[in-house]
Amino acid sequence: MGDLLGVAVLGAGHMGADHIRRLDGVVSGARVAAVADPDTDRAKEAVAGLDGVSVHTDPVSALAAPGVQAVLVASPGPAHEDALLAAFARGLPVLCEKPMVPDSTGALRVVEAEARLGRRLAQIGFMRRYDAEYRRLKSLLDDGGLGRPLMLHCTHRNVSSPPHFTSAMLINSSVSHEIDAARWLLGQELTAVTVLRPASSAGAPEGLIDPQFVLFETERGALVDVEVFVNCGFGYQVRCEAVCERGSARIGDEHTMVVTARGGAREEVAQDYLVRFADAYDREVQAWVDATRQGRVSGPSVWDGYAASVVAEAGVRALETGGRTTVELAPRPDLYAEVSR
Ligand SMILES: NC(=O)c1ccc[n+]([C@@H]2O[C@H](COP(=O)([O-])OP(=O)(O)OC[C@H]3O[C@@H](n4cnc5c(N)ncnc54)[C@H](O)[C@@H]3O)[C@@H](O)[C@H]2O)c1
Ligand SMILES: O[C@H]1[C@H](O)[C@@H](O)[C@H](O)[C@@H](O)[C@H]1O
Repeated sequence: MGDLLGVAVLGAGHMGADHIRRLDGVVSGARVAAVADPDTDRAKEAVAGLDGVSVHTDPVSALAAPGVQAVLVASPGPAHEDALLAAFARGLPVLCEKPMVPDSTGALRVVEAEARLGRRLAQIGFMRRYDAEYRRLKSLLDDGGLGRPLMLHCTHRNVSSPPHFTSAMLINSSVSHEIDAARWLLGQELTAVTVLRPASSAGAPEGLIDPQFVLFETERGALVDVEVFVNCGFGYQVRCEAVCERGSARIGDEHTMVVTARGGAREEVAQDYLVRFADAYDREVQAWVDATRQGRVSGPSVWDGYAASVVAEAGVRALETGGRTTVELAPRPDLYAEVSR
């Protein structure tokens, strides 16, 4: 146990429990040392059968628990700022689920706190950067053979949304992934956003604006459109097509088992992000553990998390006003490269 990175997991819900399973049984080099969740039963259930894990209701006491050397934050977005600042205060490396901090003022406080430390401590959980298909698309675009990317057409569908989901969360929780992926794939900041509202689906909960059609502009004139539909009822579908000057490339078409029977063929469609992005989460957490054990920090940065929050906030304003909303980022501290790779 001594050589393994001791991780405190904050939040033992859907994502936290899956990360606990992953740290314990999938990735190498780490172990769960502590877990914190105000819901003690949930925390205990998530670590049932694991040895040497202390269970806490208070995240700060989990960070101070024996054997804790790093932190994985999987509590709801509004709790992330306190968790990140508490980890920074103890010099603990962090992997923080998206959205880093949903409100941009809080996100900027996290940027400033890490910049004051003068070294990176946090990796943000934009796991699509670790997905094999997204990585192939990124290499193709970087290679330049198709010419300059002009547009990205993105689809982001969930079978259903959790009960607490709001119209703003379609943008600041769901589309936060496309915001990060677009910045990363194109190597450009997003500069303006417009949100259109098709008639809401009868399958969406009362009052939820679902689906939405989000259009981003970038600093060098590309356009990124996103259909986000979180109560589509039929599958977890994430697609992205890059249209370039000399060709196009599309990822996310289902490549899965095709079952033929009774004169027809049926292709399975993932129902959940834990299935569609299983490999990406595994690679993301393994990369974090490896880098942390080597004293490095890699992957999406706190600046990427901040930029995503500012763009998403502009998107929520655009949804509310119906107008085109521009994005204003604070000056970027020297600690951060433009859009981290
Ligand atoms: N990367 C992805 O694809 C992905 C997928 C799902 C969720 N997420 C993110 O993971 C985070 C958690 O989402 P979820 O779906 O697991 O939510 P969830 O509601 O299932 O679980 C959250 C848990 O955190 C606990 N909690 C609340 N406040 C806390 C605090 N201050 N400290 C510690 N625990 C606290 C809750 O009791 C709950 O058990 C969110 O930021 C979400 O956006 C990311
Ligand atoms: O928190 C989840 C998660 O980030 C998923 O990857 C996304 O598809 C959902 O829309 C979002 O609600």
